[in-house]
Amino acid sequence: MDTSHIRNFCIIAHIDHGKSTLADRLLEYTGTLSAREMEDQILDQMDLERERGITIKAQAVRLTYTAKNGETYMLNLIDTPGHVDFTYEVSRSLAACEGALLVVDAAQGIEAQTLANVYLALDHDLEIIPVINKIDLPSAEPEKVKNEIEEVIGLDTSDAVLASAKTGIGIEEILEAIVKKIPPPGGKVNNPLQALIFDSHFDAYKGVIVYVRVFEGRVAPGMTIKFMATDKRFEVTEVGIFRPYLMNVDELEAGQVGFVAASIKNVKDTRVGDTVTDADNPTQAALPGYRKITPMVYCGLYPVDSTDYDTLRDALDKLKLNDASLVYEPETSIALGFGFRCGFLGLLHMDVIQERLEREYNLDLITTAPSVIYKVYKTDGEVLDIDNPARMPTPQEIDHIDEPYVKAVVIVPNDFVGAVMELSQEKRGEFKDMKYLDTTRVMITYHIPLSEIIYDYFDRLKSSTRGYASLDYELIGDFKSDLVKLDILLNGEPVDALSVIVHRDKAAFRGRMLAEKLREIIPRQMFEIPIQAAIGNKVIARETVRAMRKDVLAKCYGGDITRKRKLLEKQKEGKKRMKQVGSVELPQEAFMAILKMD
Ligand SMILES: Nc1nc2c(ncn2[C@@H]2O[C@H](COP(=O)(O)OP(=O)(O)OP(=O)(O)O)[C@@H](O)[C@H]2O)c(=O)[nH]1
Repeated sequence: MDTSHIRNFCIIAHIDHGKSTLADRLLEYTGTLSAREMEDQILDQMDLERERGITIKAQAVRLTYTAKNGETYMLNLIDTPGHVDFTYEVSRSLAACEGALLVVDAAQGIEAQTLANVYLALDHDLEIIPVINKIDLPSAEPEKVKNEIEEVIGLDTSDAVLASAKTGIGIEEILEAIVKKIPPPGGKVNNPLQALIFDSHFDAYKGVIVYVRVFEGRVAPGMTIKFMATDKRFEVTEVGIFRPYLMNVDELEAGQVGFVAASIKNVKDTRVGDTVTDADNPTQAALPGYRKITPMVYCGLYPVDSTDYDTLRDALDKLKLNDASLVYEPETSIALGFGFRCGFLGLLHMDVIQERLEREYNLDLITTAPSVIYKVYKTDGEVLDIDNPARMPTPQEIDHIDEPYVKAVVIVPNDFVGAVMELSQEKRGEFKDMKYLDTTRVMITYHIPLSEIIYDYFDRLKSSTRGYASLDYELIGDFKSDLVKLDILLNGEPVDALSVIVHRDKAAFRGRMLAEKLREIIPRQMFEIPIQAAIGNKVIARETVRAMRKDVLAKCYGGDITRKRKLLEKQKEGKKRMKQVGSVELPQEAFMAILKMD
């Protein structure tokens, strides 16, 4: 097919503005899937994604559309992840397209991720088609939202499509706009192969399936391809397209989107953003924008039952097959024994991996509080990357510490400006900018330490704005901070897995809160447990868990056997996530207590 009949596009939207629903409607309208095949939200394939209603992995699908001009077009829809953890993946998906549908909820208007995504799309020079979705809602205000898009983003909305992905209004209009406005891809079939990897997944039979957008040349089975960032070579076994199920084709040519399989064993060799070329006739230069993804958040994962260590390692190995951004290495904790230090792109990524380990591999895990990477400059000139508070050098050895900061953009109704500012100041934020989107909503920009964001910024932002605030953030670099390590001692013994790094000004407060919280969380045991919070040798807070007096069954008066059994069950359930640390039994919540304060 000549490229004048190809359109490559993606949908960008804030979470819940209707991206998946719209994708479904486009699939349905173009007959890509029959009604019977049509499962709800086919583009979000993983169960977890579906449950949480968020898109994690980019997916792609080819639609065939016969336009009003009588011509048939091949439309490649590349889905983008809708969460701030996956910005880099979003940017690679955008780089594979010539255009984007900008979906904005007609009742909500522009939100933080709308802006973040639209700026990414503009960076890639994409043609943007504004789609005002959910116009079926009684609270829809399409004209107001159009104005917002013009004022804030500076896009012309005179021919924005008014749509309802739910009822099907505007779907044909969207398809026509894609054909008319989005430019066809360039590129020549005779040039050396140059293809962008925008995603990949591991298949037990075929090896890694690499999702590519071909920019120049062609790729077909039998060719030897080379990945430019890793310099790895493989012989292509299959190429194909997404309908949305994988369907083999003879070759993929310049302008097209599809998959390549080449008996690749490890997703690490097929990095998102890398360029694929012909090993025998390589392209001169890789496509721009490749970046190695590095984790932002680390935590310790320990099996509750130490005999599960090997199972945990195998499970991590398996998850890693499909997720090149997950990193881990063995770690030992005096308190928790043998486990792994794992790095994630962000908190959502961390949650998803933990949940998959527990659900799919049936593991009971203790996870320690997440930490960012601190750059520790020692007095002897050495610079350390510390992702685990327990490994922090002693105060005497430290010259200074840098911590990662983000630029956080919050969009809220006027009434909540005060609440957002108060919270952001408390989180050590530096005010940068405030801009009115219209008469009722404001965009506020702060620079905030990433560690404060991962503590509980988002939860507290949501609760202090009754759910109205939206947040997006991006890393801006490492800056000097006055940080100290806060240790927790139980029964006079420091518990390494409970150590946290905090700002000096907040250390006393956080120490007291943490000790108090732990007193509430740690169940009474047969003996008294003193809890101390300390900085270096200085104890700054002390609490005590008093010894247990009553037997749980005492309440039952020996009578009702079912009730007794229930209580015992409940007690067993509660025990499941307990870890014996020295002589004290600690529940999972204890390790996360730092996140649940203030
Ligand atoms: N009334 C109405 N509801 C809609 C419309 N489009 C989507 N929704 C609803 O809005 C909610 C979110 O839609 P999704 O399609 O899951 O949103 P999304 O943008 O894909 O969300 P992520 O996958 O998390 O990025 C769902 O409950 C949809 O049923 C619409 O046109 N009208």
